[in-house]
Amino acid sequence: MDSARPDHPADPWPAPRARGRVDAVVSLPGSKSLTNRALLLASVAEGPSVVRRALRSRDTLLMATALTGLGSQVDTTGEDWVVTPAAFAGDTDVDCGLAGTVMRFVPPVAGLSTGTVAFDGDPHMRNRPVGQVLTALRTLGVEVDDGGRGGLPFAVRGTGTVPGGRVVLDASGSSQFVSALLLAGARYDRGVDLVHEGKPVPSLPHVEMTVAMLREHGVDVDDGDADRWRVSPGPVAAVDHDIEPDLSNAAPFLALAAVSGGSVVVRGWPTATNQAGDALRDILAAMGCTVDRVDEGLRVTGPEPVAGAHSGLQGVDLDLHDVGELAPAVAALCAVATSPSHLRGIAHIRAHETDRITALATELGALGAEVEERPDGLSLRPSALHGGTWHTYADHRMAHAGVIVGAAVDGVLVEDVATTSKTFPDFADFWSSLL
Ligand SMILES: O=C(O)C1=C[C@@H](OP(=O)(O)O)[C@@H](O)[C@H](O)C1
Ligand SMILES: C=C(OP(=O)(O)O)C(=O)O
Repeated sequence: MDSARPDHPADPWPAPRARGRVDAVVSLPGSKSLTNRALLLASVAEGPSVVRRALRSRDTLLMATALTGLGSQVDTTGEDWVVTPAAFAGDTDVDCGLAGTVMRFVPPVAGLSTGTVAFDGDPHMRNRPVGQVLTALRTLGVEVDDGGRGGLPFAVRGTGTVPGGRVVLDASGSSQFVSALLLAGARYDRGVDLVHEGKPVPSLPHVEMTVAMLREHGVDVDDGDADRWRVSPGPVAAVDHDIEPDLSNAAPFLALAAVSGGSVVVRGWPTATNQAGDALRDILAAMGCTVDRVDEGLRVTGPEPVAGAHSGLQGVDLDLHDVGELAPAVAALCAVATSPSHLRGIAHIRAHETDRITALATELGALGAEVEERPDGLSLRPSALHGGTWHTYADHRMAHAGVIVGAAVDGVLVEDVATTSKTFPDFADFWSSLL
């Protein structure tokens, strides 16, 4: 295949090596998490709205298609997507692909439809947890038929209204269980009074993002008590959203500066945000990078590479419980660092697109990394890495980790780099243009 064609990169794809410092200024596509929340809220709102600079990627097109199937009009032809809500009615199928946001966020609004909504997805999606959401929906008065599986495939049999009320669930597996019920809650007759019981909820910035966006839509949310969220019943105002660049997808680009000793600016980095990727500022600073704001956005300058090592980065000891989606990129950086690292608090990422802890330990180990897999994380020691094939397990962030290692190590071949299309259009082509 022709590696120059963005939609058909060679497979496996020779990851470009950074030879010398990489200096670049990049504009990145919009946030998946913000785009999919904006689309969903627009679909249950009182009137039409615009999602400006929406991310156009597999996950967001799956969300748009799901909402269209329920009855909304979602015009995705331009850069700004126009959503015109309508009462949800009629039977429809929803393809969740490998998008957690589609599998968790759409069933609660499907309960508002007057039809049967059948959900399925990619083969691996059947292993990703959603049972807590389905059980909670039953408690709130929604009929769900999952054949006792507790996961995909399942069907929501909507009656047009949902009683709502109090529900207790264990969201230690994914913050998306909480976000899912909050996003729909205002449209339930009694709203939602949600209590989490169990080990701590991961990825809390994503719940804060949900609460902030609901409030922007005029929804009353009480999050004053730990592990409890109350959404009052009421209308969801139509609001236009400007989608911020995806800061988690900034990780590989900032990593280029970090490993090469160069300087990368990400344009339009917000000064205040709920995106998990904002934590990269502190993480990269802890690894020895200089992080500052410049007129165009956020600039990261990597430390001078150390002779005989893969970079000049320092190892880190980090709890990534709140920002688990950054773990693959951070682990890749730790693998090329000059001192040991410990990444902790991320047991839940075993239920992401793949078991990311095992996948990272396997792939880094295969390239010569001294890596230890632990139940909730990874430990890495500096080692001489070599080339080889990096498997991605249909996981966009495993592909990002592979290209980061490939920027610092000769001969890394990334298998199925096209899996990055989940959240980033034409990633391989864009990446190559910087190296
Ligand atoms: O709500 C969201 O948009 C997300 C929440 C997080 O999920 P988990 O809580 O399952 O980690 C995050 O990792 C995922 O990429 C996106
Ligand atoms: C966990 C992730 O995705 P999802 O929204 O499918 O859960 C991710 O993007 O890292």
